[in-house]
Amino acid sequence: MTHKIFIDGGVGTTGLEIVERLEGRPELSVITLDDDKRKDAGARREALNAADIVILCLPDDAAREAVALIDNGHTRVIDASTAHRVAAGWTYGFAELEPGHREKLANARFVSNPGCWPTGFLALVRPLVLAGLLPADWPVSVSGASGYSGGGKAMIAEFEAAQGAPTAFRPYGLSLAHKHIPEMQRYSGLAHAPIFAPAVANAYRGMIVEVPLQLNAMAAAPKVRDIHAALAEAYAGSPLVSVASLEESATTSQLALEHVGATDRLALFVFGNEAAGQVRLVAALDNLGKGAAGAAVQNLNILAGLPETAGLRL
Ligand SMILES: NC(=O)C1=CN([C@@H]2O[C@H](COP(=O)(O)OP(=O)(O)OC[C@H]3O[C@@H](n4cnc5c(N)ncnc54)[C@H](OP(=O)(O)O)[C@@H]3O)[C@@H](O)[C@H]2O)C=CC1
Ligand SMILES: CC(=O)N[C@@H](CCC(=O)OP(=O)(O)O)C(=O)O
Repeated sequence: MTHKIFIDGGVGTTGLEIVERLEGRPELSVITLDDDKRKDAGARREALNAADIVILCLPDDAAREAVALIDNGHTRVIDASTAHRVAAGWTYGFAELEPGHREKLANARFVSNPGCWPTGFLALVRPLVLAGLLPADWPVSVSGASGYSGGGKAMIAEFEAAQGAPTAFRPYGLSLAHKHIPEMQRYSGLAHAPIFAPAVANAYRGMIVEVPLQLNAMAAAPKVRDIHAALAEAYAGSPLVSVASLEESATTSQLALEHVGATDRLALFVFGNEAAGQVRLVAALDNLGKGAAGAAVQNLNILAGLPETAGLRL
């Protein structure tokens, strides 16, 4: 069976990365629109309704519009935007979220692809909440740095303007109301929204997401090795998510933004000091890989019943 796929926004930053991952796959037939038709509502409506699965790589408003243009009962949707990440009727597209979630995704019609920051955050935090090692009412914060392609074409143009890059490193989200916070709180199961302190760096792609925890301030005072064991167990056998051994973390003195390169992998680390009772949980990923296009193609594979990592960059 051939699955008909339409990528709305297919020439944007995320869309192009998805197109690359779908090339050379005879089990998929990709519907494309000519450049003069790609923003034409009539042409989009036709393509959206002709597809078995559509992937939306659009700004939030255009993603909502695309969903409204679907007037049949069968086209399935993977939305890469923020528009539907905590919306009723949508399934969060993070297969690794918790046991059984992949099966829910496989049967879903409307799937919201996670934000790049929440991908790293949830991978680190959700298993610890589930295991009871991180109290659900714990005040959690998350920080890190992303490549500027995370901001799409507009930010790429800003950083690559002829007069030179605007900055080496720029903290943002300073209103403490970043659009990723609702999905971080909802799917982690935390009672309080995390304090989120993101930054953008003068590099095209790659990201580091970090969650520091004061273990010795918690009533149960979990050990660094308990935290590591819970994460290692959660991702045992995962094709995309790895957890570095404590030995590897102990000999790692620095970690680059580019750690996983342009792949769809998500690498997790537990840097800890047992005597101090402190850990720095770190996720390294590509904002355009597992943070966007890689996750969208993984979700497409799950929805279509195809091998989960087909087309992905391992
Ligand atoms: N970049 C990243 O790392 C990540 C991005 N995302 C999300 O993915 C989505 C796409 O982001 P990204 O690829 O970075 O953004 P870009 O700005 O690079 O691309 C968006 C694309 O959508 C097109 N577009 C805008 N409005 C319409 C419309 N009404 N109809 C058809 N096409 C339209 C744009 O065309 P034109 O250029 O002509 O305006 C452009 O090609 C966003 O919601 C973003 O938040 C999610 C995770 C990570
Ligand atoms: C560097 C940068 O600006 N990154 C984007 C996140 C990119 C992403 O995950 O996309 P969504 O917008 O679809 O959630 C930001 O923080 O808004």
